[in-house]
Amino acid sequence: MTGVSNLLELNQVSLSFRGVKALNALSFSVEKGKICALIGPNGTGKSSLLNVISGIYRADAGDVVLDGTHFEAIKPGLAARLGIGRTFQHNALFRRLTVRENVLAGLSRHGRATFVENVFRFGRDRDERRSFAERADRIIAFLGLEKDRDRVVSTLSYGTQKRVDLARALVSEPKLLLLDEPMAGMNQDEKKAMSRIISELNKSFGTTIVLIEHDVGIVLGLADHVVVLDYGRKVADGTPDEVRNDPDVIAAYLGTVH
Ligand SMILES: Nc1ncnc2c1ncn2[C@@H]1O[C@H](COP(=O)(O)OP(=O)(O)OP(=O)(O)O)[C@@H](O)[C@H]1O
Repeated sequence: MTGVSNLLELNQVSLSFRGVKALNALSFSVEKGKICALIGPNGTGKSSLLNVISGIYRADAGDVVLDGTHFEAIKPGLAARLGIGRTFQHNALFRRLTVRENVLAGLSRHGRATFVENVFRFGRDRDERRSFAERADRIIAFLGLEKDRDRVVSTLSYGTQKRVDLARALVSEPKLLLLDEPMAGMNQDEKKAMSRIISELNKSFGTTIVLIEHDVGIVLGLADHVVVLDYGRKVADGTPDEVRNDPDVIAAYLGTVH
């Protein structure tokens, strides 16, 4: 039976690409309001898993339970309406649009007006446009992007673009936020700043977060719960302390990281 405290459950989820098992009967759950980190070597199925949860891939077997409702397959539009937001490993921003226009684009699946009407501020629903614009500005302020609000995204630093991508995902007020390597390519200071932002948004909005990150030191300091994958299978699943001290994880993955 589904525990009410779990926002997300994966039951025996499998996914293959031409015979390669990207996910192999994977099961774990994520409690409401918690930060869960997925770690594991390259090519172990972490991004594929986020793609299954957000409806980009359809699992070959198993199911996803979101807030007590079972899904064999979720389509991306439905995922957005169900309150699943996500960022991508290589951000999915409109490089020629401004920060604000990109953040507004994050609301395109959530209103009556079309994406173009929202971004370019014309069309049928003036009240909706006003409330979306206010939401976008609140998130822009929360992420410290006010001074860049009207700048074109391609002119911004990589770290700032990552924050814009996060703002675009956050503006729809998702209950589950999937972050695919939000700190990739950042230096240690930028990673610490992004880690603080993620922790703060989790506390301020109560958003449940599943994130992929390779920097184990950052992950163990940020997450409430860590799932370790290897070749599409779960190797370990527990609190940072449990995972840090798991002999299988130390042998297979963590090595001498402290
Ligand atoms: N669209 C696809 N077509 C074919 N094979 C794929 C596809 N997506 C993923 N794979 C394969 O599935 C396996 C898991 O890949 P995935 O990208 O999910 O791993 P990952 O843990 O996210 O890796 P990384 O840390 O490098 O991003 C790999 O063998 C990969 O080559």
